[in-house]
Amino acid sequence: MGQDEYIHHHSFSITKEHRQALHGHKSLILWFTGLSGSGKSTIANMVEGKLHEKGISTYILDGDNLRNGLNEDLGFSSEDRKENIRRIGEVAKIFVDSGIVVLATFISPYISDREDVRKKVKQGEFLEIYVKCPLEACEKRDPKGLYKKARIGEITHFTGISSPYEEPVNPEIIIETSQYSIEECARQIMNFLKDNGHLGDGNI
Ligand SMILES: Nc1ncnc2c1ncn2[C@@H]1O[C@H](COP(=O)(O)OS(=O)(=O)O)[C@@H](OP(=O)(O)O)[C@H]1O
Ligand SMILES: Nc1ncnc2c1ncn2[C@@H]1O[C@H](COP(=O)(O)OP(=O)(O)O)[C@@H](O)[C@H]1O
Repeated sequence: MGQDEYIHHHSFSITKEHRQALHGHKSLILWFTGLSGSGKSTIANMVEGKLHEKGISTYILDGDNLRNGLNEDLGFSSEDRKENIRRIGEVAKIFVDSGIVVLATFISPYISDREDVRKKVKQGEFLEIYVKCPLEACEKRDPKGLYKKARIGEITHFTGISSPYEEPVNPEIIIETSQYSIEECARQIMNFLKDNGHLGDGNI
């Protein structure tokens, strides 16, 4: 802190564009946001498989996984969630710079935190994917038994129960996981990427 004047940005010779050319496609952030159990990890997993098959370099940043390492010091207060998303945003930006398509799966319940990530990269490099599913359906799925624990107060500040979720206002993609199969939801995302030329001509 207070050391900014001693820190100088260094420009290296190999740029993002060089790396993208090597990979043969553009890089971007696919940001999956939604309630716990809405299907973020499941859909991202299938989309990553489809991209990988097409020779696209990918990486998944997942809430549960990163909370075991990089973000192990953070809890679920609004301040900690903000810091969680800020750090992930910085990591995701590094992936974009490295020429990779990064799929980030975080509840990321606050509009302002998601918009702060969007601002870190160039226009078109951040696609917000709203993994939409009614709370009742997520709670019925309850794949990790967390809703049950939240209802009896064993887990506090639980998103949708005792902590807010702010729906995206104008996301690039909305997928309704209570309406369509996992396969269909993944296909909708792939079609969007293709139709909008997000990975460059001819890649998918
Ligand atoms: N209080 C509370 N609220 C919400 N979620 C909780 C909580 N406690 C633990 N978990 C588990 O943590 C996963 C969410 O972590 P995220 O990093 O995605 O959360 S956030 O973006 O910072 O809001 C979330 O994973 P997903 O179910 O995959 O969304 C839960 O498994
Ligand atoms: N169309 C669908 N899309 C995604 N998940 C679905 C769908 N239909 C049922 N599911 C189930 O819902 C659960 C979603 O869990 P998960 O992917 O871990 O959600 P999240 O990462 O948002 O917490 C999984 O058990 C998955 O099999």
